[in-house]
Amino acid sequence: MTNSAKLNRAMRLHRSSTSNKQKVQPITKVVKNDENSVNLSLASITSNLHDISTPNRPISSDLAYNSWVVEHPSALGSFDQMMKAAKGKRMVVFLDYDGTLSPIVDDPDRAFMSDEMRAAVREVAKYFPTAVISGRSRDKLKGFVQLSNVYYAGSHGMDIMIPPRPLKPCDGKNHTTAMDKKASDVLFQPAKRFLPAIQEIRTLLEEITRKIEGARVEDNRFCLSVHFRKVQDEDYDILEAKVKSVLENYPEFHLTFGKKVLEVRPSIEWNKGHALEYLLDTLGFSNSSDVLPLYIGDDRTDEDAFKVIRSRGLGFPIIVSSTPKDTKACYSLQDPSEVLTFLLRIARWRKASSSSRSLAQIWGPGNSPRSVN
Ligand SMILES: O=P(O)(O)OC[C@H]1O[C@H](O[C@H]2O[C@H](CO)[C@@H](O)[C@H](O)[C@H]2O)[C@H](O)[C@@H](O)[C@@H]1O
Repeated sequence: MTNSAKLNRAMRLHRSSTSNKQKVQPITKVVKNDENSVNLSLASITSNLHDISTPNRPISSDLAYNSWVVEHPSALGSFDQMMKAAKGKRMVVFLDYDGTLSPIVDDPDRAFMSDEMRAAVREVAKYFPTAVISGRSRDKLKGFVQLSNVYYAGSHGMDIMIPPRPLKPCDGKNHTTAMDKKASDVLFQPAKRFLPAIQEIRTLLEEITRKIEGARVEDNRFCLSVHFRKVQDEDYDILEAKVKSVLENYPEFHLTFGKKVLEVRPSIEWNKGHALEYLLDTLGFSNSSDVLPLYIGDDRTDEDAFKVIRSRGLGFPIIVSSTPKDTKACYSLQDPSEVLTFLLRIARWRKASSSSRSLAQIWGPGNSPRSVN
């Protein structure tokens, strides 16, 4: 589609309604398509226009968003079609943490998940195998999520723990039970050999960040985050240069960029996409053509998981964003509050449709939880 056609379509959408943005049919069978984002230069075409009703919000941002959401329809607006496509399939749910289950906040130690969100994830995990995959250390992630009926993958998937038996759905009474206590939990930690170097790098990064106001280092066990959300703009370049200079002595590590964070990671071929595949495999969902992974995430590292779902040809890759973004996701949700609504809806949908099916049928043979506490 040409830019002017996209602009016209976006303007039509803008004029008609802002509450019902998506007008296209959802993509359920994912087709490989590298033309995955609208041309964001639309924003520059209209950058001087402003919406009369909301003077501070440029029309260009609404236009660009409306145009983008045509390509990445709202998962809430597309819910019925998505669930129609999921009927008879075994859906496996993957959730990112920061920016998806919890809102982005200044202090990484205070990125708490609301009780409502926790209840929604617990409910989802009663009906679907559910994993949370995060850049955080697995321990910190579990501390935030506090659920015993989900799988945890920390350090961008470099730290996965699978209990020996499939997880039981829980009714909330024992949701803080620590799965680590079981002796035979399976740990998958492909970057274990890097731990000593990671601790060395951590010490060096702490030294350099001490001199830059607002910067701080977070130890995520198999990777390190250097946060700069509270760093003055004029200090950022110095911080990045210093982090890069530390890494010059550690050629087995590289830097990636997230939301106001620099992430130091060991250079192994392992990311959230691999973690998704590993979890599907280990949980016994690898070879079935009726397995439908659903992944919700907001950041660049989640793109690896979106790509894997695309290459599988079946699944729901959903990005959390309220602004247009270059992404491999097919669907969108604007923010964690929409994620909450979506999770409650999938749980309710499965509850209604499972009354005539046993949980064994839903989870698959051998994966059936033995009882509901
Ligand atoms: O994979 P995720 O669960 O999305 O983790 C990615 C990073 O998330 C955290 O940082 C981000 O959220 C913070 C709290 O809202 C925010 O202050 C920070 O600016 C964001 O980048 C986490 O602290 C990082 O260690 C994760 O790598």
